[in-house]
Order: sequence, then structure tokens, then C-alpha cells
Amino acid sequence: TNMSGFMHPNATTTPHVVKEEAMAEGKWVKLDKTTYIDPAGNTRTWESVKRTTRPLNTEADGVGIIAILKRTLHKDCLVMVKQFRPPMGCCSLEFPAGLIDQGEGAKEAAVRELKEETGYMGEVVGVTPVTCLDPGLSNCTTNIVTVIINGDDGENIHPKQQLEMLKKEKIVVDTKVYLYAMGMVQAFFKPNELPVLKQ
Ligand SMILES: Nc1nc(=O)[nH]c2c1ncn2[C@H]1C[C@H](O)[C@@H](COP(=O)(O)OP(=O)(O)O)O1
Repeated sequence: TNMSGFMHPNATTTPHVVKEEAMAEGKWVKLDKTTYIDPAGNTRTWESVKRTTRPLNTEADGVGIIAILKRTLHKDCLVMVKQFRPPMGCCSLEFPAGLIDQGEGAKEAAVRELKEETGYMGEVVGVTPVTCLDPGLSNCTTNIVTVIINGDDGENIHPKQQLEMLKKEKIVVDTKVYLYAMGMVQAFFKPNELPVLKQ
């Protein structure tokens, strides 16, 4: 900034949000117009989607669950869910996930959502820091919680999910699932190389 208070457009500054104005609000999500200062010092606006449900004093909206099913004489499996997702207009293949309820922690939410969505009872073995999901669109955040399922345990022999069963149809794979799979392929087949994507 010079003496008259004018900031050169190329000057670097710490980018920050100035204000948020509600453009539209529903029960579950809202659309804000976010006014911010960009790294060059210019005042700009951004259309930001936010959930209305984030619990007070919580940084994450929800949890994603890496659920590892362990059974004697079986290879370990990752448990995933297929469900109809209205915004996509089709089914998705995702890691089990869900919103954190008021007064709940990430670990409790993960155990509850895993039970609801898959019928399995699991034990939490790890929680990531808060991670963002689509930061160019939304402030939506999640903790990824790793859960071990003892598939030999009586309560996990015939798990009963509370999601509806779906017929075979078009399905879109969630980015987190796809990247996890790519990471596993990379670690297994080319642990010392950077990944190169092939069509
Ligand atoms: N964006 C949403 N629009 C809705 O109309 N309803 C929504 C939205 N997000 C969540 N929900 C509702 C639907 C469920 O009944 C509850 C809980 O969702 P949860 O199961 O925790 O999360 P997902 O499994 O990831 O849908 O909220």
C-alpha cells in the first residue's frame, strides 16, 4: 500500500475473507456471496456453498469411514456403500459417511454411521485432522476415521444395513474411493515411482 492507501494490484498480501452475505438458504445448505481480498490485494467475490448443520464448536461437517473388515481365512476387505445420490441423479460408490450430530465427536459419529449404513459394528483405530472436500465450491469438511470390523464376532456375521438395496444401474465412483484405490495400486505395483495415469 502507498501513502494514499492505494495498493498496487501485483503487491502480495495475506488473502482473507471480508464478509459473507446470504444469497439463498434451505434446510440443509445455504449459498453465500463471500467477499475476500485475493493474494494480489484485490477485493473480489466468490459464490460459496455451506452446510447449515455443522455442530457448534466443531470444525468438521461429517465423517468418512475407512472400514476394514477382518475375518479368519478371508482377505481383508474395505466396506463401501452404494446409494442413490439425488444431486448426481444416480448411484454412487462411496466410503460409508455421514454428518456429525450435535454433541457428537468424529469417532462416535463414525461408529454410528457405519452401523446405520452397513450394519457392521467396528472399533476406531485412527482419525485424520479435518480435511476439506471441495474447497472451490464449499467449506464442507470431514474427518476420515479408520475403523476395524471383527467379522468373526457374532454381531458382525449377518450385518443388516439401513440403506435400501439397489438394483444394478449407472454408478459414479466417489473421488475419495478412486484416489484410495489409485494409492493402493501405486503402493503395490510401483512403490518407487510417481503415478502416471493411463486411459
Ligand atoms: N444437501 C442435503 N439436502 C437434503 O435435502 N437433505 C440432506 C442433505 N444433506 C444431508 N441431508 C439429510 C439426509 C439425511 O436424512 C440426513 C443425514 O445425512 P447423513 O446420512 O448423515 O449423510 P449422508 O449419508 O452422507 O447423506 O441429512
